[in-house]
This record gives sequence, C-alpha cells and structure tokens, in this order.
Amino acid sequence: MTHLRINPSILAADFVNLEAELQRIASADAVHVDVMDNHFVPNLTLGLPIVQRIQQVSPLPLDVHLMIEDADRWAPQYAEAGAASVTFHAEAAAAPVKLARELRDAGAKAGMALRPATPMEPYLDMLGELDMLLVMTVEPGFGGQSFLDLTLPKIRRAADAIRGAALPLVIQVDGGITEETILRAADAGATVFVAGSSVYGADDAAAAITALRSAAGQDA
Ligand SMILES: O=C(CO)[C@H](O)[C@H](O)COP(=O)(O)O
Ligand SMILES: [Fe+2]
Repeated sequence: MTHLRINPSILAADFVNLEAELQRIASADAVHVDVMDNHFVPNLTLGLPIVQRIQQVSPLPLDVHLMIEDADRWAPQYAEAGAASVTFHAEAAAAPVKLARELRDAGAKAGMALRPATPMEPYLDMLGELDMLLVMTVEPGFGGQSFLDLTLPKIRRAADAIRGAALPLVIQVDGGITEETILRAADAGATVFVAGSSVYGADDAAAAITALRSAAGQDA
C-alpha cells in the first residue's frame, strides 16, 4: 500500500517555542511551514529568515507552503534554503512551469497549490512538471477551519488524471484534516495530509499523528 504521509502544520504551534514544537512531531513525515504575506491571503506568518533557521534545527524535512504573491520571484529562495518541497499557488505564479523547473533545479520537490475554487483542468498539461499537487481543502489563510467536502471531486479528478498518465506526482490536501475527515480525502486519492489544529491542538501530538494514519487506513 502507498505510504500515507502526515505533515503537521506549525501554523498551530507555539511560535515562541518552535524548536520544542518541532520535537513534538518527530514521528511525522515532514513539517509543513505556512508562509503568508498579508497580500495573497489576509494573514501574516513568517518568511525566509525564520524558514532558514527552522531548516537548521528541524529533525524533519521542510514542506514549505507559500501563500504569497509574486511566487515566481520568491519561491526559489526557499528551495535554496534547503526545503525538501516548495509549494507555490497557481493563482500567484505568472510562469508556473518555469518556476517548477527552477525549484527542481535548486534541489527541491516542486509543488503547486490550488485554492478551493480554482479548477485543476487548466493545469493538466503541466502535471509532469510537478512532484506534488496541493488541493486546498479550506480557503487558505487560517488554521482551524472546517474541511470543504466540495473539494473532493477535484481531488478525484486529479487522481484520475495522474493515474491515467502514469505520473509520479502525489496529491496533498491541506485544511481541516482530522480523524473524521482524513479518510474522505484518502479515498478521493490524496496521500499527503497536512494537519495543523488536529496535531498541535492535541495533548499528545505523536498519538494524534498515529490516530490520523490509522483513520486514513494506514497500517501501523
Ligand atoms: O495552509 C494552511 C492555511 O492556509 C494550513 O496549512 C492549514 O490551515 C492547516 O491548519 P488546520 O489543520 O488547522 O486546518
Ligand atoms: Fe498550508
């Protein structure tokens, strides 16, 4: 069976104690870092200097999710900082194919994200340029929102297209992932799950990660 990946989002962590917060999720597959610029989304989190520092102390690879305008200009710097994957928003990139190639050239996996209302069909021809397609399952900008079931058909269509073309990219989902919702996203074809509140909101983050894997149908 495909290995399902759980990437906790530090958006729900204690930003003043990030190093300790990273240790709490050591059993996860990667740490999801939400970069917001207060323009692409109405919220501001952290930027390159803090991502560079997280990269130095994290026991896990970094899965950077850029919710910023002018991704073409800024995203490559996150790949150069050593992030394992860098995901830009399709809505914020003028030349997504060129950008994906630059990210790969800089040594990162290239991810592209779609807001809930953004269709995937215009991007069918470029799926081969990507390592990951992020189907947002909430409106980007804030943690703690409810999973949007209306995104499930898009996940299914993306999974069908990827299978049909025998492409290696994976589908990530982000937003509202809990023990209750994760199986719906997994059944639709997602294999990488971002979980903020449901992991960092738990007293025992390791147990929450195990519970998510099990709820998604992954053997222990
Ligand atoms: O990109 C994001 C928000 O834009 C976060 O990764 C996401 O919201 C995770 O938080 P939660 O699991 O609490 O929904
Ligand atoms: Fe995210």
